[in-house]
Amino acid sequence: MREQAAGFPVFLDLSGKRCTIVGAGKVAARRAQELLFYGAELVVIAPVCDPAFHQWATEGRLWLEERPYRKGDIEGSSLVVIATDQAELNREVAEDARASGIWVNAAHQAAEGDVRFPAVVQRGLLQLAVTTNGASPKLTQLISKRLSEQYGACYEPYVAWLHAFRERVKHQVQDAASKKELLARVVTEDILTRVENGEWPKVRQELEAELSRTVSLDRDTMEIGREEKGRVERDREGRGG
Ligand SMILES: C[C@@]1(CC(=O)O)c2cc3[nH]c(cc4nc(cc5[nH]c(cc(n2)[C@H]1CCC(=O)O)[C@@](C)(CC(=O)O)[C@@H]5CCC(=O)O)C(CC(=O)O)=C4CCC(=O)O)c(CCC(=O)O)c3CC(=O)O
Ligand SMILES: NC(=O)C1=CN([C@@H]2O[C@H](COP(=O)(O)OP(=O)(O)OC[C@H]3O[C@@H](n4cnc5c(N)ncnc54)[C@H](O)[C@@H]3O)[C@@H](O)[C@H]2O)C=CC1
Repeated sequence: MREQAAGFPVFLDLSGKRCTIVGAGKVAARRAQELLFYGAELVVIAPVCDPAFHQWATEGRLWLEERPYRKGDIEGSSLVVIATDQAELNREVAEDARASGIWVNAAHQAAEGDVRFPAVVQRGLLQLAVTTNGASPKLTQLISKRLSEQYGACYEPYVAWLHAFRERVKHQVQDAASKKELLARVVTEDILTRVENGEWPKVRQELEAELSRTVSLDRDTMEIGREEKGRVERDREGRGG
């Protein structure tokens, strides 16, 4: 048998996608929080539910079915998360999902699923995701903690600004070489060090003064857009920073 393969990393847009979690214990609650954060349309099926699920269901954030799993429950889902404590059932759900061509995450055994959940450091548009593909979730946790210290909340406004700046450059600058030069000017080792030292507001002023001769950088359109702002606020709520 071949060893557990490392996965192909992707970042999925889950908004409006139906995801189903079978099981509603502690692990399921962690999975649910993640999936809700990323905008999934969530269905949860389990006879016994962690109190958090009742609250989310009351708030209309997910659909809760308080009963055992039945065949057919997962039809129409893009992703199925298996998080029950019943080994036989876990296998059955995985088989059902496979037969229907649905992606599976198996909380009980990495190799039984085809999607692994990483640990994520979320800094607005910057995401750092870590996994060991089941080798050691504890190592994943430790590395993720280190990354969250190195790449702090100071990155959020910087990356949001980079996004707005890049959009402006793409629209206003035609010459490919100038475009590349401008985009490289705002991402340097020196800038990163200063951002990490909390100097982003000052760096931003300096960059805008320097670059406004080439690109029109009016303040309104350089502010982060409403959608991104919403996401950043959710980040703060969901992840404490
Ligand atoms: C395969 C995977 C599921 C998947 O595919 O999604 C999986 C599987 C299992 N985890 C187990 C145990 C633990 N998991 C954690 C923590 C996390 N586990 C997470 C992901 C994953 N865990 C996926 C692979 C990720 C990878 O390898 O990188 C994280 C990253 C994300 C999250 O869960 O939200 C989150 C850290 C996030 C953070 O804190 O930031 C801790 C630490 C702790 O709780 O202190 C322990 C106890 C210590 C230990 O066992 O190492 C067990 C044994 C269960 C049993 O004994 O019954 C299994 C089953 C198996 O062995 O496969
Ligand atoms: N990925 C990870 O980080 C970790 C994974 N695990 C694994 O995750 C699994 C779940 O662990 P916990 O959440 O702690 O368990 P738990 O005991 O808190 O919850 C089990 C859930 O399964 C549900 N369930 C039982 N029979 C069912 C049925 N017929 N249909 C639908 N749901 C049913 C229960 O109602 C309950 O909601 C275990 O297999 C465990 O080995 C455990 C720790 C960490």
